[in-house]
Amino acid sequence: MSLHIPFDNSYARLPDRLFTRQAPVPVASPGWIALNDRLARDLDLDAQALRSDEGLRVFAGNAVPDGAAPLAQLYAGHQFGQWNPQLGDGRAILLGEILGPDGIRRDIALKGSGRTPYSRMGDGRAWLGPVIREYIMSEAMHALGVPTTRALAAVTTGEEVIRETVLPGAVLTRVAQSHIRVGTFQILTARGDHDGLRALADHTMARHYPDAGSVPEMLAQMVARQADLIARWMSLGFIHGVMNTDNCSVAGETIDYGPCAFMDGYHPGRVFSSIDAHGRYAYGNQPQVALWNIAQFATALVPLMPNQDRAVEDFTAIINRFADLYQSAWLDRFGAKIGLAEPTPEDRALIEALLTAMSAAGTDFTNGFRALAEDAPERSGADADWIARWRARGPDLSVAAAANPVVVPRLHRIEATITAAMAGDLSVFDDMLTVVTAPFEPDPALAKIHVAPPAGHEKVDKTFCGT
Ligand SMILES: Nc1ncnc2c1ncn2[C@@H]1O[C@H](COP(=O)(O)OP(=O)(O)OP(=O)(O)O)[C@@H](O)[C@H]1O
Repeated sequence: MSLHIPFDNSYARLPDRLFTRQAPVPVASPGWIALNDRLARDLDLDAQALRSDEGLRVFAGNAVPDGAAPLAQLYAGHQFGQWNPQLGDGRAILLGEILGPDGIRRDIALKGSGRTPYSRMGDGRAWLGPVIREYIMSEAMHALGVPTTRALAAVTTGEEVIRETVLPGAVLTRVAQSHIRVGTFQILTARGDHDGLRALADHTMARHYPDAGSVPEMLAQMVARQADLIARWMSLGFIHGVMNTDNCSVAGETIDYGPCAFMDGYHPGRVFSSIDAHGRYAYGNQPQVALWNIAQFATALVPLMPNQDRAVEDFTAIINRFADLYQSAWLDRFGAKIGLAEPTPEDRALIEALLTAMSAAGTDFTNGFRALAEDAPERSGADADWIARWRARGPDLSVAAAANPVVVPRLHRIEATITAAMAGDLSVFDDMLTVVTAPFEPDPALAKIHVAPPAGHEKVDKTFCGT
């Protein structure tokens, strides 16, 4: 093969009960949706070679590149709080890992690439809609400065996928610092596989927490990463929607863009996911859920410690730091959003008063905060008293401009993009991607339709795991 990807597959060297070797299942007739040239270049991959017919076959799962060690990873997880003792990649294949020029090791994985031993009743496939959604959402999140998995490529399969209706199939190529989830640890602990657990912990520390040196320190650093990550989500009005422990990356990246959404009108109780009946993963619950997931991670790590009673005590103290770390990250993020580079604890009340006003007025989250950067605070839903207090605090509008994007990928625009793609028109996708990957300074002509909140008939109130 002329297409060269310099794989170095460390996960495939772990005990083989952590995965099943499995090649992607070929598809009928691959076609391009997108190749992420910029990401390819950042990873030191030859974008031109990837854009070839050979690249298309690789991204469709019809060819396995030299050096790949394709496998499906095993994991378990708590889904909506309920323990599921075995999940695993039911429609994903890790092709292998590469070391980037930045020294960071990354997975290259296909999603929607056919059945695996962990597919249960599923067909192992994805349809075009969720592939487009994950591509746009994850690339936008990256551009917004949020740690996230990335999209390297998306292709159609030329095959039909049966959901509630017949839909076109697609495969996403996802790049992640790893696909190690809290659930990857949980399954080994639940099975009493302490050797496997030790091997996974050593691998994870070497890969994601190289300066940790010990399991408690890894946990402490994981707590800090999650606190920062969730504060970033909150500051953008992002609702993940399915924060199960199998969707919680130990590396601290946002992973699984199934039912996620950026809020239009602000409300702390906002839920989009059609299956989140009780609002477990509502916007305002995300910090508590992250903490809950971290507690499951800590529980899974306990068998690694020589004195388990002591470990529970130590781990509890470590986990309890989350609240302060999160509050401080939240204050930094939201302080910046109102133009304060160095917010003080007293500024919290000012921010909260604004959020209360925004919630009462149903202000669009993105546009309401952006209005501050544009010195039009009245458009945020704030009253004259708040505006006077804010001005008296001396906000720096350039700080607010750097913290408040002009555009985020709004659900109704993603829906429009999917509808156009289904009709064979990818220009809407290309334009949307251009806009949301320059979220602070988008092309004004292209951005126009992305800035406007949905008109009544365009409103999308629910998301579906979609698969
Ligand atoms: N169509 C499908 N066929 C087989 N397995 C599936 C299918 N859809 C989902 N699954 C499996 O169901 C579980 C839960 O799905 P979930 O939507 O959280 O994951 P996902 O979106 O497929 O993958 P990821 O979390 O890697 O983004 C996972 O184990 C997933 O592999």
